[in-house]
Amino acid sequence: MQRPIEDYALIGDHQTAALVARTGSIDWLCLPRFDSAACFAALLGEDEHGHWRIAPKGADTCSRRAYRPDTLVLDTEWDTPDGTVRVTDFMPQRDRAPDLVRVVEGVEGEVTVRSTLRLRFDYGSVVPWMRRSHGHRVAVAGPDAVWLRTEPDVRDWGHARATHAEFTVRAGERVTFVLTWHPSHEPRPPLIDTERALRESVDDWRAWAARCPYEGPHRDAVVRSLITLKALTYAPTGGIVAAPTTSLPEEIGGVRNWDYRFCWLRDSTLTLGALLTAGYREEAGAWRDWLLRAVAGDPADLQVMYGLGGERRLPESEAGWLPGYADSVPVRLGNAAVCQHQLDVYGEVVDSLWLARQSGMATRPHGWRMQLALMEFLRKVWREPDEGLWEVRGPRRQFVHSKVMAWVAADRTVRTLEERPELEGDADRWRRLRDEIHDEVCARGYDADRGTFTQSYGSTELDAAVLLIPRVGFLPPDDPRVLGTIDAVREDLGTHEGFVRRYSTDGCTVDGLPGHEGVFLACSFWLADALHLSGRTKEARALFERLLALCNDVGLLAEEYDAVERRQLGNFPQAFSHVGLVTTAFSLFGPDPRTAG
Ligand SMILES: OC[C@H]1O[C@H](O[C@H]2O[C@H](CO)[C@@H](O)[C@H](O)[C@H]2O)[C@H](O)[C@@H](O)[C@@H]1O
Repeated sequence: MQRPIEDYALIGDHQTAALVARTGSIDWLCLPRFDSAACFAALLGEDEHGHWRIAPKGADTCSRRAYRPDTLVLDTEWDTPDGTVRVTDFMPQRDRAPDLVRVVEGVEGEVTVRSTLRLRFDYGSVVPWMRRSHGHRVAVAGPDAVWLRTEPDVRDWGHARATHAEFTVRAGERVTFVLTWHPSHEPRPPLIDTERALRESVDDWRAWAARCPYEGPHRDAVVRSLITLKALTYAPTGGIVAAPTTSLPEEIGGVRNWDYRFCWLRDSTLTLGALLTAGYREEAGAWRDWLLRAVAGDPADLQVMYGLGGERRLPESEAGWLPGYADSVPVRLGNAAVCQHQLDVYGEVVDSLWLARQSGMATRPHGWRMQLALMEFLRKVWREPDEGLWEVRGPRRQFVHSKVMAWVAADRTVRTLEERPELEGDADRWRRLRDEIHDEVCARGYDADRGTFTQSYGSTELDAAVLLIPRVGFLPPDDPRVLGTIDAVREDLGTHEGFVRRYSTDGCTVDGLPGHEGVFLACSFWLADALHLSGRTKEARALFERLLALCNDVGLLAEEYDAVERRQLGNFPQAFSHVGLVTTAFSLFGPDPRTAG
């Protein structure tokens, strides 16, 4: 029986991440990168698929847990009849190898603690060979080697294909476990000093969080979201994963299960916008450079997503041996949406390059030439149907949001040329394209009878993505067509709490998938933005606060929310949702460093 998705907390080292449950069990960890095979995959199956639990003997869920303020260091505590014990989980900034550190500390009384480590390489399918070496446990299978050491030594034994340890801790006593991965053909990396690593992790995160200029209400939630976005950034390249998990379902027991451990241009450009809004220019710069490397080449070959290093092949397969989260199958590895045609991506890429320039980042000459090449390509293809930002697996359509984002690409190109006359390019040419797209969207994407923009040309279906129309500047927020769209989307796709689905799955086949899904959290933040922009700030704030209440006990959000069962759904934690939280908080309450001073 799986734990609710919101039971998990995230720890990570800027190259991969682990999910820790309220039971003290780490049920998800891919090593050495976010997109590597998992060595703990109980999240998508049973304990037998790999996990590592440390908790007081006989205890279940913890009594309380929290991140140390402004860090990604997690403290989980249990009160037991014999006393109180704390487990501190973190992954130090990586030097040569990934380390997972778990410090068990007696807080009060004397408590017996159990550790059960079940390593299963290749997503729960490979049981490694365990041996002892120099007082440590070593697990090897094929390319992977993992070392487990304990300071001080504790009694441990192997049983039922797991490594168990049992010991007692009194107040002030500590037992530290370190799990280190390395390629099995290489020697074991040097041991880390765990006390120092803990101090440095806390200091580094706090120094990073202190740079956030936000001083409005709900600061903790904003900083937690920024820390989460930073934790989803792959430090060696600057690429940002959409989420660290695969196949957490959008419908419990359903097929809407996808692998998010890749860098979507859409999700990443929105993340870049949020980081810039919050003043994190270094991260935004690293991502801008990742982007320019990833999209380099023929504009016709632009993909909607890439691997962490810019890899292009992400073939989708099914991990048939994994039973899935709460029986939600298939578990997918890789993502077939990589081959889709999604026109909005051009708008997002050009918009993020524009935002980077606006924030004072130097224009890379090859970056501008690449933008012009992308624009030439977009000019040829913008009238084509596509799979849109929701990556539908049904037939291609003339999605309104895709066309609006094509307009954004033309608009930002025009504005750049107006502001920077020294740059090469014919502003009139892009002005003409901008006007042509605008006219077509207003003529074919707007239903005058209902007073709303629609999902695709001529359709009666609605789509929450068109809530972005005022935010991207396609129409002013007080335009009657925008006001009508806000009301129609709320009416058609909203719940009584005011959250919205991205589109309807009731008896329609637009996404080509069976079943339904929850409310889409990013879209619900977009609704709050649209309400605020159109002057309905009180309603926007109330909605924002209801959305904040959906965060789990440590401030994390999945992609979706089941408003009936009141539980989170989909991959977790999801960058899209946290981007929404940060962007809306800044627009409602915060300073915007791009315009300040
Ligand atoms: O709904 C079907 C599609 O769902 C996934 O895409 C969603 O996640 C992406 C990453 O966050 C996001 O960019 C996109 O807008 C979302 O619709 C999945 O990755 C697709 O393969 C799937 O077709």
